[in-house]
Amino acid sequence: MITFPNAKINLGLNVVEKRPDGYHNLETVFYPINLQDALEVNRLENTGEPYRLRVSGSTLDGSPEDNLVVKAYTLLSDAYSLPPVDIHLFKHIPTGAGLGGGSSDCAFMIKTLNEKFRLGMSIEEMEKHAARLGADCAFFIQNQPVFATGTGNVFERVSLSLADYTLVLVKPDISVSTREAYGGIRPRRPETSLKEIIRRPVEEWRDCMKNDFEESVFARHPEIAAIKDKLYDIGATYASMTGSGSAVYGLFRNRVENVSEQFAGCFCRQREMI
Ligand SMILES: C[C@](O)(CO)[C@H](O)COP(=O)(O)OP(=O)(O)OC[C@H]1O[C@@H](n2ccc(N)nc2=O)[C@H](O)[C@@H]1O
Ligand SMILES: Nc1ncnc2c1ncn2[C@@H]1O[C@H](COP(=O)(O)OP(=O)(O)OP(=O)(O)O)[C@@H](O)[C@H]1O
Repeated sequence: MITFPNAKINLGLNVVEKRPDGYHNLETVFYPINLQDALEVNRLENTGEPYRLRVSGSTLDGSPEDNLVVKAYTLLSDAYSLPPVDIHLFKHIPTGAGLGGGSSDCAFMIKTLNEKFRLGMSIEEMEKHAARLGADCAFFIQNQPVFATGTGNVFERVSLSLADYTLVLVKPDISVSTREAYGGIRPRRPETSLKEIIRRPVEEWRDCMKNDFEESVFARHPEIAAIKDKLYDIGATYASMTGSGSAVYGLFRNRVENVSEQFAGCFCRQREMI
């Protein structure tokens, strides 16, 4: 069975407070985008191993046990009797980008195992398992635009469509550690809730919709700030870093000419919004 785990962007991100467990409560809107990995899962016959993982496309650090698709398999193996599986992951979504690529792979692995081996899990059960493996994972179970609170695991559907927009996504060759990015933030509640801002026209977002990670990440990496400025220079209606970076996106009313040349040296993609 093959699925195509997609990336997300954050529309606004307010880090609201630090929790006693060291994590942070936030407010953000998660929005799925058209940039995908591919994940194939088949039964593994006659090898005696519980799983085999092959990764192609871009390379990933760490051993197979560190991969979130294997972590998802191992977690579900504790609760259900699963046969050995042969996993092939084609990585296309850049990591350390704030695009949630690993989290999406993880959630799609849970959905695949549920369907393929008829585990009978409800959406809520799958979200609960996913949330144990990473703050961003649960969103990808339903994969619909949501206003998220808690650590990013409490969802409220938002009726928002950006389907009229073109997305330009730019990821410089810089990886930002999510843990470090949270360390650089002084949490505070925003004056105007993102839930209200998201209802305003996209043209107004530039003046009021913020990603709290930008201040400290831009101070450390001015190259990332320069990408955002350039996206506005070439006509973006709204531009922002996504998650804890380092990818930056622009929403445009029209397609942009020669976009790869404008951001030479960066991973750069242009896509219609979903
Ligand atoms: C920045 C976001 O992408 C926004 O969507 C997410 O909050 C990050 O989610 P993620 O990459 O799935 O994060 P995890 O792998 O669960 O956590 C990495 C590290 O980030 C910090 N972390 C993460 C999420 C959160 N709500 N508060 C935190 O303080 C913790 O130090 C944690 O050890
Ligand atoms: N299947 C996977 N794909 C990508 N990274 C993975 C995967 N499994 C484990 N990881 C590890 O997780 C780390 C973060 O990957 P991921 O792509 O989710 O982060 P990100 O782009 O910062 O997204 P976000 O912070 O929004 O979740 C990487 O350093 C990588 O080593």
